[in-house]
Amino acid sequence: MTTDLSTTATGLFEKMRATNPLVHCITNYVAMNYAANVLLAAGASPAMVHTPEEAGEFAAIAGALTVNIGTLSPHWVEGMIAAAKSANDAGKPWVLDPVAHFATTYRRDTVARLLKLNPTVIRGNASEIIALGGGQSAGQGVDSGDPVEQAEEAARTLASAQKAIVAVTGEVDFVTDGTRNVRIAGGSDLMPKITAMGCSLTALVGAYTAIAKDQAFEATIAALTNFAVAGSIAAKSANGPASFMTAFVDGLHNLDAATFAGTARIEAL
Ligand SMILES: Nc1ncnc2c1ncn2[C@@H]1O[C@H](COP(=O)(O)OP(=O)(O)O)[C@@H](O)[C@H]1O
Ligand SMILES: Cc1ncsc1CCOP(=O)(O)O
Ligand SMILES: [Mg+2]
Repeated sequence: MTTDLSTTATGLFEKMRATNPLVHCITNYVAMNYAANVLLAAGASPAMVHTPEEAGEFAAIAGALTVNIGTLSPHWVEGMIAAAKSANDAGKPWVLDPVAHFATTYRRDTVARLLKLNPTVIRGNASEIIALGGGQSAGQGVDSGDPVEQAEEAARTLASAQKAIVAVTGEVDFVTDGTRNVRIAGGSDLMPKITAMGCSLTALVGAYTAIAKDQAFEATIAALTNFAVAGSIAAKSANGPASFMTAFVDGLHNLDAATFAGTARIEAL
């Protein structure tokens, strides 16, 4: 554990819970319910708002925006673009989750349009980040087929090119701004067995960036650590993926700063 990073992450954990930030989530049909419950349990206030008629207006009100392309369609993409533009105009951070962006031309084109709108943070699994860097990933759909270490170089390159924070998640997470690099260990091997875990994490990254606008790197580390700590705790009582889902939400809700600080496994590289 790197003490400074752990202390900062714990401070941001306390601030996020005390602030209850409003997070504008444009996420997929699969994730909407679980992601909203995860944010509530963690101490944030989620709002799922995707239609272009209101997404732009709402992004200006919320503390942060998160955009996930999991189940996209033209009307939704219009809403994502309007929301990202509005977040930029209002000076609000926004987080991109490029779910399976390599799988189809429509997804690739949509992610290219969204990347032009300068996301503050890009959070994906290893296959998604490798493919964003132009590499050949083993992923086929929404689940990763690659280890995180294999995505680290692509993540650094992407972070520098986009001037964004890039988070690669998996067994041990990796966060980079192109210069600074951090690994976060913990969590549980049950986490990839539950759909929408990554999407929910993206929403929580939004919550942390909302309360630390000028510290997106530290905010991203704090969000990933929050998940790793709650995941480690949930794994102790879970019997499998279904009971893990509820134990994880309870773990987020019941977490205190001392346990967060004592369980965090953050390593600066
Ligand atoms: N094998 C694992 N061990 C511990 N934590 C994991 C493991 N795989 C994924 N996670 C955690 O699950 C969460 C979602 O990550 P991931 O599965 O990579 O996203 P996605 O669902 O988008 O593919 C992250 O908090 C990550 O650290
Ligand atoms: C199964 C599925 N299909 C389209 S989006 C989605 C959810 C993906 O969730 P996650 O990326 O968090 O595993
Ligand atoms: Mg995902």
